[in-house]
Amino acid sequence: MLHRVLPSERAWPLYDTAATRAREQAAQSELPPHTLMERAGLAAARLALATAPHARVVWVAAGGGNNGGDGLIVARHLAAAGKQVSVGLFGDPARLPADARHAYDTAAAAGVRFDQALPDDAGLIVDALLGIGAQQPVRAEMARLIERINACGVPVLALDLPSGLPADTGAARGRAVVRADHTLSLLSLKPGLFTADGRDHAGQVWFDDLSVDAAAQDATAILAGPPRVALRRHVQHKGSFGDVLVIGGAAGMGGAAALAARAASAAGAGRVFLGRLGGADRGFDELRPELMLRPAAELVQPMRLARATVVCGCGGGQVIAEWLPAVLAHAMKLVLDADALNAIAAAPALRALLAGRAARGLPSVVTPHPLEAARLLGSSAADVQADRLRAATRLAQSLSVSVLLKGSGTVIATPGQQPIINPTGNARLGSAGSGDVLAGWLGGLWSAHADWSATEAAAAAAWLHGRAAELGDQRLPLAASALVDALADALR
Ligand SMILES: NC(=O)C1=CN([C@@H]2O[C@H](COP(=O)(O)OP(=O)(O)OC[C@H]3O[C@@H](n4cnc5c(N)ncnc54)[C@H](O)[C@@H]3O)[C@@H](O)[C@H]2O)[C@@H](O)CC1
Ligand SMILES: Nc1ncnc2c1ncn2[C@@H]1O[C@H](COP(=O)(O)OP(=O)(O)O)[C@@H](O)[C@H]1O
Ligand SMILES: [K+]
Repeated sequence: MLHRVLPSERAWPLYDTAATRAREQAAQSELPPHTLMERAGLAAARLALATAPHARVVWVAAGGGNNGGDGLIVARHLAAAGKQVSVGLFGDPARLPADARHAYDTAAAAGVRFDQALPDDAGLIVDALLGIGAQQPVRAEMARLIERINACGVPVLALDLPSGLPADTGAARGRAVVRADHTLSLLSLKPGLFTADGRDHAGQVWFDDLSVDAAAQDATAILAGPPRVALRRHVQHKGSFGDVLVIGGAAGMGGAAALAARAASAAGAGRVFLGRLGGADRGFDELRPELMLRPAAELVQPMRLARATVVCGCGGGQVIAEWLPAVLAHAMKLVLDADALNAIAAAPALRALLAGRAARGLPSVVTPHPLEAARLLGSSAADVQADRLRAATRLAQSLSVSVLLKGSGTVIATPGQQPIINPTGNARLGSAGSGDVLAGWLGGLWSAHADWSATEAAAAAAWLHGRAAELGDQRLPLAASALVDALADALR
């Protein structure tokens, strides 16, 4: 059955190349020969007709593997539906794998035309060059072909993956990768469609399971769905939704902590205290007078920390390092962002304190962007981006915390659990302060939902934060302060 995957309405299991191949083999062994590929080709032909109904001339770019086989079946169906179809076969017919060879024979027998030239009047290109078989950067000749497809301006429907996109990581890293308008993922959804460069290359993502049931426990990762945000019960009161303490905002960076505090309040924390490091605070926030401004020293007290969800580090500067030992030792639930992460990366003693929290039953979430994650991992931002799932998972294990690795396709990893990829959000969030809002928002949600684990809180926060950016005028950037208001809309 065909599903539209985005905008996100439910969770989906994701399978990397190895897990997909295992499922494919299991299914193949129970089905008559060529069945899966026939199902794949038919599903793709139907989607082509639905998404490009007016395209008269269709060019199928087919590679020399089974992805090309899918394309050959699409060509046969579209020709039968009255389209003017030609197939550019970029592979030796004599060396096609068995399923693709069968697809070639049936397409040829049905009179499908073969021509490597892209027709001038093509109204649709079906990209069937490479699927999960492309583990290396594509060879030069195919790279040129991909560049031509990307430059020609004709709508592209990619089969299984945009050709050249690494299925497991979505990291294009300068590779030639097809930029599709639509991608139909077959048999399984692959993580690479949803993180790193995946979103920009996949376009609208569709999924057909080819009528093969999935075992979610075998999944490589989970694509998050909307969180279950409970309605408040009548007997609940501000004490039920907990205290959030926001510690950050060194001199000149007070806004970062204020954004976090406002977001924590918007997320539903019972009370939010803002302890700025940049000076003694006793006033109030004119925009959110419900926030309580206190000198940080008043908040960073063992008894207070032990009863609160603490959001620490937004605009913290170097001075945050002085406050971290107490925060790490006592905070009941802890969200660490920005300069708190940089301080921990630079100080093994702080790192040990953080890593020791789990054994004391104190949950923590760290919310690094790729460079902050790299500092904690002792690697580079490019290395983190090359395999975001792996980087987040490694960091979670090494610190015994939940990691929320920011960026397109935010990854949430917790030791011993399947990693989660967040499908919401877009580059409207690429503006200063949206990370501070996320940290505060996460703290506020986690405080208000006493029964949520760190993973649940992080996944819910990322999903809603991204959804907020999907609401409203998509041409306009979203300023962090406007994001706080948009988050309340996303909750509805
Ligand atoms: N066998 C089946 O029944 C099914 C197969 N499916 C399709 O089969 C695909 C996997 O097929 P394959 O395993 O044959 O792999 P692919 O077709 O994805 O890739 C293999 C082909 O790409 C070429 N190639 C590999 N690396 C390259 C590189 N770096 N530069 C240039 N060319 C390169 C190989 O020479 C070979 O021709 C899936 O992605 C999916 O589209 C689906 O239809 C599901 C069912
Ligand atoms: N292109 C994008 N797609 C999805 N989310 C994005 C994109 N750009 C930024 N974001 C999100 O915006 C936030 C930015 O956080 P961060 O990098 O810490 O910024 P800052 O420090 O300015 O607050 C993160 O939640 C990140 O995932
Ligand atoms: K493809």
